[in-house]
Amino acid sequence: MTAALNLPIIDLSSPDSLSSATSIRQACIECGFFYLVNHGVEEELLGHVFEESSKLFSLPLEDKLKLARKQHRGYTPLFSENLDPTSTSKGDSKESFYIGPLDTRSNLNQWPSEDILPSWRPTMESYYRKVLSAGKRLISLIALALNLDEEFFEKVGALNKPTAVLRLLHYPGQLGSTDEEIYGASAHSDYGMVTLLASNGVPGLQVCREKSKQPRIWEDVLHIDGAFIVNIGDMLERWTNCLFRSTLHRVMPAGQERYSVAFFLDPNEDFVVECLKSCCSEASPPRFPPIRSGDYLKERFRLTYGS
Ligand SMILES: O=C(O)CCC(=O)C(=O)O
Ligand SMILES: [Fe+2]
Repeated sequence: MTAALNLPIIDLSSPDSLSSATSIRQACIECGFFYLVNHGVEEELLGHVFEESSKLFSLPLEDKLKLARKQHRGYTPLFSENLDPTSTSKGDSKESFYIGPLDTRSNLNQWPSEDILPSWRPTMESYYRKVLSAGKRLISLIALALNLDEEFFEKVGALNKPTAVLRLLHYPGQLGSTDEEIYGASAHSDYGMVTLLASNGVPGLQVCREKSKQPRIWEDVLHIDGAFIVNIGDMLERWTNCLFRSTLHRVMPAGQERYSVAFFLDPNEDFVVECLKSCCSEASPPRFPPIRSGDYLKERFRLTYGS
């Protein structure tokens, strides 16, 4: 049996920012995962996101493929991704849909036809804006947690035009019989800064706190109604000189249909990520050279998708 992980719960609306920052610091040093409550994204809106998501994934495959992923926006079919290059599985048993920044200048997003799904786009846009605003507030607490000015990431311009991506995920309940080990999402760590994850409550998410120890020990991350599960990505791990941890996680099939929605909040493409002053010293010099955020992410996607 897998044990459940006891993660701290951070209240985004708490007036005591310093105490929240202290809890975030501890959570990010120890595990890289925590729950976030009172984040300002209404449960009703989240309910609509899952309804609309389910409508999209229920469309015939040929309709979904008309929106196939281009420039990291749109639909990815079942088994098209294998997040764990060491695994021999035929790919992850999930389909997904990516929505990138909503600004009209780039205009790369793909939307299902209004005739078929009239409420889809307004629902996703509204969710995107709300979770982005929660994410920015969270990042100011993360700055405090790193002994930086609350507005540090804003002031250095890291989030002027954030590369924020909403990813709808659908894990089918029934997989059919197979001898192969099938994952919903195989073991990986997220690439960027922070991820805010919500699900429809069907279990499956697991975390491995010690990625270098064998055999790997996996612990369940339980669902809490109304809470986001937040985790640190590899770019923030690098930015903090490995003070904050980007932790390995995966989704195991639970025999029930699982829907989730991940919001990946990353800096502007042009922002150069280099070791934060508060995270290095003579005794602990920077472990990584500076890198443009866009270049870092592009390389990670190339390794996952080949493009
Ligand atoms: O669906 C989930 O619960 C997790 C998804 C995930 O880890 C990811 O998309 O990076
Ligand atoms: Fe992930």
